[in-house]
Amino acid sequence: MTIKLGVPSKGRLMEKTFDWFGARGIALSRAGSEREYAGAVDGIDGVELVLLSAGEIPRELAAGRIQLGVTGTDLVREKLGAWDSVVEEIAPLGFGHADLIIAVPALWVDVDTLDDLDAAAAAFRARHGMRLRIATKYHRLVRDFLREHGVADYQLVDSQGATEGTVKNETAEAVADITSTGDTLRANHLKVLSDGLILKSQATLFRARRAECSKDDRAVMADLLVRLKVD
Ligand SMILES: Nc1ncnc2c1ncn2[C@@H]1O[C@H](COP(=O)(O)OP(=O)(O)OP(=O)(O)O)[C@@H](O)[C@H]1O
Ligand SMILES: O=P(O)(O)OC[C@H]1O[C@H](OP(=O)(O)OP(=O)(O)O)[C@H](O)[C@@H]1O
Repeated sequence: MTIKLGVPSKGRLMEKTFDWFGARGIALSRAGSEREYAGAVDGIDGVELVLLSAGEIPRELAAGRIQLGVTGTDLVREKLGAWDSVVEEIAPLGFGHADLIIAVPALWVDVDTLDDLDAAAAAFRARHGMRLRIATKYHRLVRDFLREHGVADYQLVDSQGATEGTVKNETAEAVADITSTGDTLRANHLKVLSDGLILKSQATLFRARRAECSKDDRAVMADLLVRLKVD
């Protein structure tokens, strides 16, 4: 048996995760070509690297198909109900920082807060006969946040990418998405509500609480966590 470690299969998250483990003496690498999703681990026996979509790592941890996984805290909280009972946060990794926020058109000079958004949503419904649309891929987090803050008169529209473009394309009036530098929001003439921060996210190492582990696996896990200095 081996411990399975799930890591994002591409982009900045993959590279920075490889760097983070490498700095702690565990060399992770992609085996074969750029397009082959197989991985190799050097520096410790009994650990297998599984390259996965960042968005699928929460589900794989929850199912116990991987024992350890690196992904954003935003994706774990979005994809897993009662995430805390399913996975354990082992260590924040200090990169992949992004804020999940609610943004509206910069031209909406009267809308700066969630209360303003609530009033705008009521006015929008009265005027157009439909609820104001918020485009997002973070359905659970956005619904929970707006419920807690008393905003009810809206509908979510699903957007799995290029979410900031939905306002210009007239498929939504507002967006809830992650932002890092703010460049994408500015380029699409959107502004963040002053109290519209839903979550601060960063790449984090998670452990599955329910994964089956043999005695040997538990020894490998303990050794790995000591080597990573996160036990
Ligand atoms: N511009 C950014 N700066 C920093 N972190 C980001 C940025 N965009 C996304 N992230 C973070 O990276 C993680 C992966 O994001 P996302 O779901 O967009 O991945 P992806 O690249 O589309 O991968 P996949 O489609 O394979 O799941 C998330 O935790 C997210 O918060
Ligand atoms: O604040 P910024 O630094 O501009 O970054 C924010 C952008 O980065 C992410 O998009 P990504 O490039 O991952 O593509 P996506 O639209 O497919 O999610 C996110 O969805 C924003 O669009």
